[in-house]
Amino acid sequence: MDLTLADVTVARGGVPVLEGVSFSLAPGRALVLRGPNGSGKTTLLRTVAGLQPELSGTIEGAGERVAYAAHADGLKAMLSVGENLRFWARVFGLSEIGAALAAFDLERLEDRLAGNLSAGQKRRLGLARLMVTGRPLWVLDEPTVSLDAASVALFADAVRAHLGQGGSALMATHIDLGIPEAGIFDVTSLRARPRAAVQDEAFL
Ligand SMILES: Nc1ncnc2c1ncn2[C@@H]1O[C@H](COP(=O)(O)OP(=O)(O)OP(=O)(O)O)[C@@H](O)[C@H]1O
Repeated sequence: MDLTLADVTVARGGVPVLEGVSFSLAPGRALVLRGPNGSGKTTLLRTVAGLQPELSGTIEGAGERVAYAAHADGLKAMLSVGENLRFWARVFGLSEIGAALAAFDLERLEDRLAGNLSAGQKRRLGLARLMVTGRPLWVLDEPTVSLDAASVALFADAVRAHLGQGGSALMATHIDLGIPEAGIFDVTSLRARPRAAVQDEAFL
């Protein structure tokens, strides 16, 4: 099933940020959002992930198909790496975490408390979590922040494997992941024009 956005407007605090967003993302493909800081990439990803409603337009093929990963990764600090993954696997009706541990080089850290991980290790755990959801559409906000070059390569491999299994990925990232299947969607020209009246309302 494709993810399809048709003429979508997304907003923060009631203020339109992007207007007229239309694209399709097919199984096996990745799409990278580009645009300057503050242009609305995070807002668009959160909307596709169902964390906030679109102002107008239609989004199809998202909902229960989405696994979302962003800055606030919701890891449980008092659980170990393995316990975190098993917890999330159970939430999604799965049990196998071995592949996720291996893909993000977390095997040696399996028994460490998530709260004691470095920033990059936390990010690897947050990304490994995607693999235990079994969900086909990965929605990723700056997934490579805090990752060293080796971990970026692991992440790119995991995305490629996911695409190879018929999954898809929509992500905002400023770096080139070297994924030939990835298209680019630049949001710059879709930035909503400031509307003074609406903006005033949003800050009341
Ligand atoms: N709670 C909020 N209320 C009103 N405006 C907000 C709120 N949160 C963010 N914004 C504004 O919405 C706009 C879009 O922000 P967003 O985080 O989607 O951009 P981005 O493209 O992801 O940026 P970056 O590349 O810096 O991560 C920005 O101008 C931001 O200041």
